[in-house]
Amino acid sequence: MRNDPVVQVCGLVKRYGGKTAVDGLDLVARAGITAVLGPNGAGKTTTVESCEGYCRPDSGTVRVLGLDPVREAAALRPRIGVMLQSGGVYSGARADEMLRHVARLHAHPLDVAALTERLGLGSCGRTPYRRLSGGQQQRLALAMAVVGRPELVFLDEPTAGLDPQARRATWDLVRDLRADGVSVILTTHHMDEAEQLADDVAIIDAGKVVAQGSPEELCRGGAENTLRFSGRPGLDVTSLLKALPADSTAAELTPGSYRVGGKIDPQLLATVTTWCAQHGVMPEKISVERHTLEDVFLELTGKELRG
Ligand SMILES: Nc1ncnc2c1ncn2[C@@H]1O[C@H](COP(=O)(O)OP(=O)(O)OP(=O)(O)O)[C@@H](O)[C@H]1O
Repeated sequence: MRNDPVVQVCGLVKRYGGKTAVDGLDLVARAGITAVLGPNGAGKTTTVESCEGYCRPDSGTVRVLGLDPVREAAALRPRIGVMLQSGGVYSGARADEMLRHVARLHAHPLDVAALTERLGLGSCGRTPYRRLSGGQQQRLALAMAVVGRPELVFLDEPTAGLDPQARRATWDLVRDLRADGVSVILTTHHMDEAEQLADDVAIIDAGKVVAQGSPEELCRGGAENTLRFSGRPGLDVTSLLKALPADSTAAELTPGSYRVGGKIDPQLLATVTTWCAQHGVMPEKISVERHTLEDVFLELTGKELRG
């Protein structure tokens, strides 16, 4: 599945007045599901809108399915599906009408009735868009993005504000798209969503990609891990620390419960158990905790709030 890039962004720059929204961003997305993460204002939407052809870059190149999204929009549009964060729908139109209208614009659309049922929109087909709940509007936007059987779908925060059931239904639909050979680029603030769905994750901060890889690669690479074990209370952690590599930490968190921080590899595990053996300690409940995507995200993008 992971062959030619479906999206190739090179040196993308976009400024709004004095504000640089995207600052020389490079991104390659291949077939499958790519999640784009980043703090508020990092430049995700601007990047995705540049790929959709809705935003004209100040400099840099963007290719989507090998095409320039602005200059070759007519050729690209029928091949992609777009779910915007909001807007793009006439507020008086009924959900059903909207979806059928979009379906008619495509040569081989999905079955509209089956899709509405699947996304829990069956009961509100006759409801005008403005009267739909936020979650229903969100699901209708998703349905409109996928009804034309695109080769590539852009989903901007597809599960923002959805209840857990609708979130699961959305995840299942995204997985099915992937199984049908459709590529998906999605932005999200939900780390679990990226971990659950994405083959590849790109983390954007201040208009640049600061890390990219599979969720496993990102959680493995660079981030420190934690080793925990239990033993008798009051062990000499200063002595343990002396046996460990220089950048490690060691602490007794609660009586008899110990945590070693740093680069946890087989050698470090052996050092800890050897130290325990030398001190007549039987370490129990030894566990190594990998960092989550959220830990990695916060390490890379900082913990302060963004505007
Ligand atoms: N049309 C615009 N006019 C002026 N500034 C804009 C415009 N669109 C985006 N910006 C600014 O560019 C920066 C990047 O915005 P963008 O919407 O791409 O970020 P984002 O990562 O999608 O954020 P969020 O997670 O909050 O949706 C922000 O500082 C935003 O205020």
